[in-house]
Order: sequence, then structure tokens, then C-alpha cells
Amino acid sequence: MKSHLPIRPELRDWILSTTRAGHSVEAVLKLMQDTGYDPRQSRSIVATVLNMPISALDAHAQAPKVQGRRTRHPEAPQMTIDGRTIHVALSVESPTLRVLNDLLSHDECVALVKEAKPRLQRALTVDSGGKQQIDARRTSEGMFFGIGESPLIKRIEQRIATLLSIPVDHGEGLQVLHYLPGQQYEPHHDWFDPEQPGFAAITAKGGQRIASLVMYLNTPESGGGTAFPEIGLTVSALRGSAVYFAYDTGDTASLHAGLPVLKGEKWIATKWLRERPFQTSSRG
Ligand SMILES: O=C(O)CCC(=O)C(=O)O
Ligand SMILES: [Fe+2]
Repeated sequence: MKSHLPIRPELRDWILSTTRAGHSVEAVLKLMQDTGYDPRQSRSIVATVLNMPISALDAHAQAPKVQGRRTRHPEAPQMTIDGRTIHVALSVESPTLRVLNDLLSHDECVALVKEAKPRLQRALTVDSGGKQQIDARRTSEGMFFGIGESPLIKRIEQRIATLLSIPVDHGEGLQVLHYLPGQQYEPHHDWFDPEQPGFAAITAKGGQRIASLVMYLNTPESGGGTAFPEIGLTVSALRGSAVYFAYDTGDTASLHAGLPVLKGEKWIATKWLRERPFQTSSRG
């Protein structure tokens, strides 16, 4: 929504001349706020003067960008890691997203499900105070593997680390989720919201999340894709393939959802990556 308030001609001229002189939109917004303009009002005025959608300015006004390490985005058309060729079937630039085929073998998918199954519990989300909670938005069952807890986990973690050029210790433990018909994961971002009171506690170890890798361990009979509603994209859940996406804090384009399974079941393994080492020690 743009401002319908009259904008003083001096303010209009100042915004135009300051941006023409090479100052960023963020700098203009900051100067306006420093002189007493309300943040929402200044975004609205700048959007009107510069004839930009306000959503573009909202992105500028977001929380500070990630300072730590970033992942390398897999390059099309394919990458070979330890003799295994992973195919980059689709690339999107905003959000940064890759669909990866043949990331896991059929046997690896079956073995992961087998190791996870006896340890499943109702999946939790992190509440605004930083505590884990049962959440109606996420109805699947899940479990976490410890880093390097079995030879299989170690092999997969090493493959991911090489593929994304990020040390294994930047990863959270691999999470396996199981969805039955009707179960889903409603639209959300994987980065932690700095406005939430629990932010400091959640990011004290490892800092902010920087990327996610959702690996499909089976192919549901119907439904269960991963949707990115901001760009109208749905990635099919196909055994052995994965969707990788990377983001900055506040990147709204990375909004995504696990669509309801319509028939059959869905198994995924998710690896979230942090800007700094998350693991204090990794097993042998
Ligand atoms: O189930 C899916 O397809 C998405 C899972 C997801 O968003 C997550 O684990 O963060
Ligand atoms: Fe997610």
C-alpha cells in the first residue's frame, strides 16, 4: 500500500537527490527514521517517490543479513561427488532453489526410513519463547539423528557437506518426518524470526539458518509435494531427489509448505544448515 498523504516537495526532492547521488534505499530509510519518521510511514513515502512496490522496500527494511558462512549453490546440470552423479533438474534464482535428482540411492532411502521408524514422535516446532511445542500446523511424526551417528548418516552428511561446500558441523542433526494422508506442514520459513523473543536462545549456538535441504525418501501415491507459494512452484516428492533452498533472514520468497498427502505416505529427511558451527563435538 502506498501513501496517500501529501508528500512535501522538499522531502520528495531530498529522496530523489539522495538516491541519485548513489545512496541505498536502506540508507534513505535510516536517515528518515533518524529524523523522526515512523518506519512504516517512511517506507510508504519512499515507495511512492521512487515508484517502487512497497513489498520491495519491505525486503530492504528487513532484519540484518546473515553475516556468517554461506552454502555454495549446486551448479547445473550435474555434480559428481564420490562417484555419485547428482542431477540439478531445476534452478530458481529468487528464492535461491535447486531441485536435485539422484541425491540418495534407493537403498539409502529405504535404510534411512528403517533406522528412523522405531524412533518417531509427533513433530514439534519451536515456539516464540524458544521452547519445543506440539503444533497443529505440523501434524507429521518425526525424529532427529545425531550427527554422524551411523555409517549411513555419516556418508549422507559428508555428501551434503561436499555438495554445498559447508563443513558437516554447520548442520543440525538430520530430521526424518513421516506424513500420512491429510498430514501436512503449513506454509512457513525455516529462518528464525529476529522479532521473536526466543531468537537469541535459538541462535546462540550456530547462529541463523542459511539453507535447507529436504530429501524425499519415498514417492507418495498422491500429493505431498513441497510448495513455494510466492513463486507458484511445487516440487514433486520423488524418492532419492531433494529440494535445496538458501535464504537470508527475512527472505519471504523462501516461504514453503509440505502439501497434504492425499494417498499413501510421505517420508522426508531434512538437513538445516547454520551460518556458524552448530555441533560442539561430532562422533568419531
Ligand atoms: O514436507 C515438506 O515437503 C517440507 C518440510 C519442511 O518444510 C521442513 O522440514 O522444514
Ligand atoms: Fe521448512
